[in-house]
Amino acid sequence: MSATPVSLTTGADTGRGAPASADSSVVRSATSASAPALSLRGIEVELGGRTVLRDVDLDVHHGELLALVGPNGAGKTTLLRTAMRLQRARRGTVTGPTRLGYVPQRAEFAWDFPISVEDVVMSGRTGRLGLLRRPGTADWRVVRAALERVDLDALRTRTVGELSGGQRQRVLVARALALESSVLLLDEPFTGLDMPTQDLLTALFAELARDGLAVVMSTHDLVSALDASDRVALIDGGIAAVGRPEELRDPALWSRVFGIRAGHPLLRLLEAPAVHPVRAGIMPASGPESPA
Ligand SMILES: Nc1ncnc2c1ncn2[C@@H]1O[C@H](COP(=O)(O)OP(=O)(O)OP(=O)(O)O)[C@@H](O)[C@H]1O
Repeated sequence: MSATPVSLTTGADTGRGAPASADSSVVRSATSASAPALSLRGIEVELGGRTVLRDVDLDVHHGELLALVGPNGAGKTTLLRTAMRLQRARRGTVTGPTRLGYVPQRAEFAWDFPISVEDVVMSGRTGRLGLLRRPGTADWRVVRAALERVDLDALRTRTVGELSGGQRQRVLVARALALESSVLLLDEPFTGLDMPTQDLLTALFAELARDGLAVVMSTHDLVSALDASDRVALIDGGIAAVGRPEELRDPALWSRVFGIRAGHPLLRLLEAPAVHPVRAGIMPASGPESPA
């Protein structure tokens, strides 16, 4: 998939970092000499006999929030799974920690299982503990810190089935944080959540990035992606473009990736980025988050 002019999918794909190699030609924002937290090079993935990702070159840096956006089936989840080495790539390399914090789509978790919030968060340490070692004081300290980080400490003894959608999402974030990885991957964290809850989570993800984590989230929420992310990658079976939100305002690019027609509300939003789409009446506000 060929990249647009704003796309820097080589070693220069550095929203915050310096070029990864001497032949990288462009640095576009605040620089840091540190190596990327996660680096994908030349990734090609085949599923069911079909190439679903090709030519993926992407660096993610400590301290940045990167959003992956793209239509259904574009390959966002596959890209996250490949970064975690859960999905084998036919070609290419993944460089970064072997254990990555991962927040799956909320629907993938068995919320009916009678287990407490803190035990779910502790289950995030299994990768460090192994299946057999019992958690010790230090492990529980990490779990408490993760719960405090997502502001759920007061609910730690509750059964997860009692929680609202937004609280459940924060449990999954705490579980991922409990692994103490430098990389946090989030798969569509906003699905089914109302606007205030989305805003709260978006702020949390941005804060976690400010804490130094490399945070990658796939999302269909283009507003959050453009509003809160340091960089956005448009995915369409590869990386169609990646850059800071203000570098990705070309309507033709979004038309091509999302297949939307001229005059679509999204394109109007891109032309008037300061206008909040709900307040402008472009997108409906959803109702209050339903209690569990
Ligand atoms: N196990 C599988 N076997 C065959 N094809 C698959 C498999 N899993 C995913 N695919 C295909 O790979 C492509 C990429 O899927 P993926 O789930 O990564 O997309 P996505 O961008 O995350 O989509 P969505 O936004 O709908 O979650 C799709 O065409 C999908 O049908």
